[in-house]
Amino acid sequence: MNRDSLAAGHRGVHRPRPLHGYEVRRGHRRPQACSLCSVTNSGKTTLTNSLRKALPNCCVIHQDDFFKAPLFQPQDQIAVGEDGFKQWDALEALDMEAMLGTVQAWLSSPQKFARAHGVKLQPDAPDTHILLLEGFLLYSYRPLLDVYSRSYFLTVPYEECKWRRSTRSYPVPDPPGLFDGHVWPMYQKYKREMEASGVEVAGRHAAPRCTLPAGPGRHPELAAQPGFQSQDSRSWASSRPLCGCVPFGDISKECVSGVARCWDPNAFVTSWWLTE
Ligand SMILES: Nc1ncnc2c1ncn2[C@@H]1O[C@H](COP(=O)(O)OP(=O)(O)O)[C@@H](O)[C@H]1O
Ligand SMILES: NC(=O)c1ccc[n+]([C@@H]2O[C@H](COP(=O)(O)O)[C@@H](O)[C@H]2O)c1
Repeated sequence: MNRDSLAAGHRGVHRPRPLHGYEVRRGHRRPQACSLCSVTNSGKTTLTNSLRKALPNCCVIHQDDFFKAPLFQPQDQIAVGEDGFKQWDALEALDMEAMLGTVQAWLSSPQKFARAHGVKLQPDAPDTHILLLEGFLLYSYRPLLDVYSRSYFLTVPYEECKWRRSTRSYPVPDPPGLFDGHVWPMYQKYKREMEASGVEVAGRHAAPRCTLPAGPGRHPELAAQPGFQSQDSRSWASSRPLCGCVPFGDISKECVSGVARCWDPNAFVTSWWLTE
């Protein structure tokens, strides 16, 4: 997504067209695999579900489905690391070969894949096929990098992420201290590697200058926790692009509310097509 075109749309210069903006791109027939990658609990699944409904002939692959830990089975294959935690947030926790195989199945026949996964093909867009890949480690597995037509990296501030994570249930519950001891450090490690390897992500634009509420924002309860540190929100507020990340929603709105609540799936979809 082109951050400028989103912002311009809000100012009315290039007003984002509603979904019929898709018509603009009608001649475009190449299957598109689009990757949405971001830290845990940043809203990937929520956004993907909106996009899936809005886009024609759209299939979705969730990276979470490839954890080496079959659902409802007591045994998993996740090792304990030096940080003392099971390494759920390491690439090795995921069967990436199986994920690649699934992506290749879509690439070899998007129609067949769609039918097999119950995606109803739209008669008015018979040759348009879109795959959304969503996950927290999509840019750390090289064989997939060539597959993406467009890549997005979304960010969310540390305290918001930690708060959302604390309200989330996974098939394996988080042990105490997992977020600060494993989840967030691993996110930072992979993000640094992504930045160093020069993965191309869309939206290399600085957000408008703004300030987030000081300290823990709307989550003062977090500040009371031992070891709490406000981390990402400072770089967020300094309007420095984090490795060309797409800021999470309309940053000015976020500054007012102090929380990322403003993804506009229509603007996202439209700008995708318009900037293609
Ligand atoms: N734009 C948003 N603003 C505020 N909360 C959101 C937003 N998108 C998602 N959430 C909330 O964040 C939590 C995680 O969302 P989810 O889509 O499951 O994230 P992810 O797939 O990145 O882990 C959920 O409680 C969801 O309701
Ligand atoms: N789905 C599972 O079986 C499972 C189990 C334990 C942890 N997790 C967590 O899932 C997270 C990634 O998924 P989300 O980006 O959807 O939050 C990782 O941070 C990992 O710690 C998932």
